[in-house]
Amino acid sequence: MGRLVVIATGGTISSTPTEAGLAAALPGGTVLDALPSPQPVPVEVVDLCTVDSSAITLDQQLGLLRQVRATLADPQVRGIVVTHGTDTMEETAFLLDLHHDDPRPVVFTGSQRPLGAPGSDAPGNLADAFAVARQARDHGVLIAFGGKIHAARGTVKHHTLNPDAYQDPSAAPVGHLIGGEVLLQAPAPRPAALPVPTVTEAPRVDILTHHTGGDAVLLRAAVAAGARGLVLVGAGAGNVNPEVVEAVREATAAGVLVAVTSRTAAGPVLPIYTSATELTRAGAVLTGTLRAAQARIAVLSALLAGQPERLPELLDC
Ligand SMILES: NC(=O)C[C@H](N)C(=O)O
Repeated sequence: MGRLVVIATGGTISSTPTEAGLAAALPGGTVLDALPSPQPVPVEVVDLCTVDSSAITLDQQLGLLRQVRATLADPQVRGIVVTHGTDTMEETAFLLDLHHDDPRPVVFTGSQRPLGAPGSDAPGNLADAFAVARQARDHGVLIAFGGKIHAARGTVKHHTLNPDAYQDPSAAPVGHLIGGEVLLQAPAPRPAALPVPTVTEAPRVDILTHHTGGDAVLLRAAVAAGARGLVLVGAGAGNVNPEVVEAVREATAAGVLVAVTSRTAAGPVLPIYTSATELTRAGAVLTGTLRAAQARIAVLSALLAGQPERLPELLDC
């Protein structure tokens, strides 16, 4: 039968009101009291942290990764549910996905409205995440939210308040939940898992957005501040002006790993115009359909693993 393990990290699903607004406060066990019906399998709860996800640190994310690995070392565990704030869920879920090499699922969920608030999406999302954690196999890390099941890769939070908070702007969800029934498509291809990092010092990886009239001042400042990786958010299919291309050439020559994504919501980044072509000639890597926050996680993970040469495959498998 196996058991499910819930790892709680905070977010709105664990938040209570304060005079300054919502703040993460509730332990995982209290969050689970919101489950609409008892689970058919035993459930164990691990409280890892209780933070708004805008404040989660790389240390906490790597702590979660290690906790997941340790939990899955027990063959009696059938799947894992991670409760997490929605704001940066796509980053933590993708970080775990890049390191996940187990057929059993890790299913992220959370809520847009706090527990107990009228019309809270917490009970439904929790029940859905548990159903997916019991049944999915070989899908890597998933996000169960708003009645949909998303692969971690490619998924972004696309609405600040709507309970249907996530989508891959360039692809369909990997599954749906209809009346608690899990309907999943075949797993999408994923790159071979990265080794779990052992380094203690995190490499600096910055995100820079291009705009009309933009220059290379911030890009050069990031390199001067010690950035070992950069994500350049270009216009359209990944375009920037010649001044920025030149600064990218200098950065890659100095050993900085540069990925190019787009500030446009959906679609691939491609060398259609001279600008994106020149960026690739300058040593930058195009991100396919991954957007900035997840592209940064791919750059960071490649650096943490000491495998920068795997970046193209991690971005666009
Ligand atoms: N809905 C949420 O969970 C938002 C919250 N600020 C968080 O990301 O922790």
